[in-house]
Amino acid sequence: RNAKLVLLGDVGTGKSSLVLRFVKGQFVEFQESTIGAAFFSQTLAVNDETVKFEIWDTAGQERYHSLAPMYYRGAAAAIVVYDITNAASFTRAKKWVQELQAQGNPNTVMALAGNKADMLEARQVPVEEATTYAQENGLFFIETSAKTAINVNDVFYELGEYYILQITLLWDGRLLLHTTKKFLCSLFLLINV
Ligand SMILES: Nc1nc2c(ncn2[C@@H]2O[C@H](COP(=O)(O)OP(=O)(O)OP(=O)(O)O)[C@@H](O)[C@H]2O)c(=O)[nH]1
Repeated sequence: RNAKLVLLGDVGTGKSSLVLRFVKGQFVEFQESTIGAAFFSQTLAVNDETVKFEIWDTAGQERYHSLAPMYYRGAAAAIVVYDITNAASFTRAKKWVQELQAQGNPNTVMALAGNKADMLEARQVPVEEATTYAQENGLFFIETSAKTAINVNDVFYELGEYYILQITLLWDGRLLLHTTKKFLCSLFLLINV
C-alpha cells in the first residue's frame, strides 16, 4: 500500500533530520537547508500490512511556501514539525495545521512532532500546551529527537497504523454498501415476481 506523506514546518525545525533518521538511521549535525523539496521512500511493516511511504520533505524557508500545496494535496499523512526550543516555530506549526485543515485533503492523517527533545534545558514550548493544542485539533502528538532517535520511528508507525485503519474502514464501508445494494435488488426482484 503506497501512502504519500508530507513534512511541513518552519525552517530548521529538523524535518530533513527526522526523515534521514527514519530512512537511513543517520543524523547530521550540520544538515543543509532544503531547497524546494526532497523525496524519499521507506517501507514499514504495520501489523499484518506493509506501507510504502512516499515522503516529501518540504523546505521551511518562507520563499518556498507557495510550493507546499503541491506536496500536501492528496497526501495520506502529514507531519507538522516544530522545534521545542523555539516558540515561533510552534506558532508556525499551528499555521500549517490551519492551512492543511482548510485546503488539504480531509482524509489526511496528521501528526504534530515537537522535535529536538534532547535539548530540554532550552525548552520554550511546554509539553502541556502542545498536548492540549493537539487534542483540540485531533492530531497525534509526540516529542521527538532526530539526534537521539527518540520517538522518530513511532511517528511514522502511528501514521501508518491510522492509514491502514482508515483504508480498512473505507473498504468495509464499500463492502457493506455493495452487500446492501445486492440485498435490496434481490428483495425488489422477489416482490415483483
Ligand atoms: N539537537 C538537535 N538538533 C537537531 C535535531 N534535529 C535537527 N537538528 C539540527 O537542526 C538543524 C536543522 O535541521 P534540518 O533537518 O535541516 O531542519 P529542516 O526543518 O529540514 O530545515 P529546512 O530544510 O531549512 O526547512 C541541523 O543543524 C540539525 O542537525 C534534533 O532532534 N536535536
